[in-house]
Amino acid sequence: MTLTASSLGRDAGGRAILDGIDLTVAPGERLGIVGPNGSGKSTLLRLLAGIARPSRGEVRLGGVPLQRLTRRDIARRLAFVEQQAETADRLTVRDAVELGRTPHLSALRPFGEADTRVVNAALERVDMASFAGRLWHTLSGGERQRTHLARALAQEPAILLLDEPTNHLDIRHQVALLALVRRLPVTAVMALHDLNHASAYCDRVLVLRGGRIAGLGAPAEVLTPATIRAVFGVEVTVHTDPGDGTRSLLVKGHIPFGETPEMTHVTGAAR
Ligand SMILES: Nc1ncnc2c1ncn2[C@@H]1O[C@H](COP(=O)(O)OP(=O)(O)OP(=O)(O)O)[C@@H](O)[C@H]1O
Repeated sequence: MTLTASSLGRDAGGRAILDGIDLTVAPGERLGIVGPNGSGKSTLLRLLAGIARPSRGEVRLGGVPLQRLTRRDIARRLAFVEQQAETADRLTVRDAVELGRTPHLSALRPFGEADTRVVNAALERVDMASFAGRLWHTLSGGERQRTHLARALAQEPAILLLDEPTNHLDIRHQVALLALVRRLPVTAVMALHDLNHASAYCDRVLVLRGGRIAGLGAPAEVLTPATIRAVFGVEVTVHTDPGDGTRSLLVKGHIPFGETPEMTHVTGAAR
């Protein structure tokens, strides 16, 4: 299912916090959104999820404008794991994940065995099966994050939107989550702070700067030392593993705050 944004913009606090976003996410694609703090990553994800309303432009899901779809219609196709998402304290992990089935249920289609199987599989996939009976407020930050992802997987969406999904996760669970998202038969759009994760696990990367697209393309095309210097104010060198060709960015230093990075040419044309 294709997700598109045309001339998308959002105003807040008397200014445009996002503007001129034209984007088509192809079915099955993994798109990473990167950018400095406050560049508009969460705002873009919230607009794509239909949680926030655009001030300009529109989002289409499978060709249909989001405002023509009900929340339930959207939730059957698209799941969103927000940053700092909360859940009621009295819920168990299983209860929280079962909520992911809600868009598929009705009076004529109550929760059944097939739903239990989907919930069990989602818990297994994020390594939370042994926590199923635990109350929400007893979970660590990483365990909560993995439960949120399990809830989204239980929705069986065609499109998964993730806002900093590796937050709070230890390194093994970070890699396991990104590898899982890469394996799943879904379209994934995820805001990531780690540029090496964006490089290794995404087909394309969208770079935001001040609410606008500063680059969009394949990781090697967009995440270059020049772009990273201009957008993030950080000096990096690129290393390529001679064995498997994996490209990694090594941080060498940063431009002090107060000194604006040069607005050098930013690669990767917006498509
Ligand atoms: N209601 C609001 N009023 C004023 N400014 C707002 C409002 N909501 C968001 N902003 C501003 O919009 C900008 C974009 O915010 P957003 O949360 O999308 O950034 P982000 O790229 O996700 O940041 P981070 O990396 O810190 O999570 C920020 O400068 C933020 O302060």
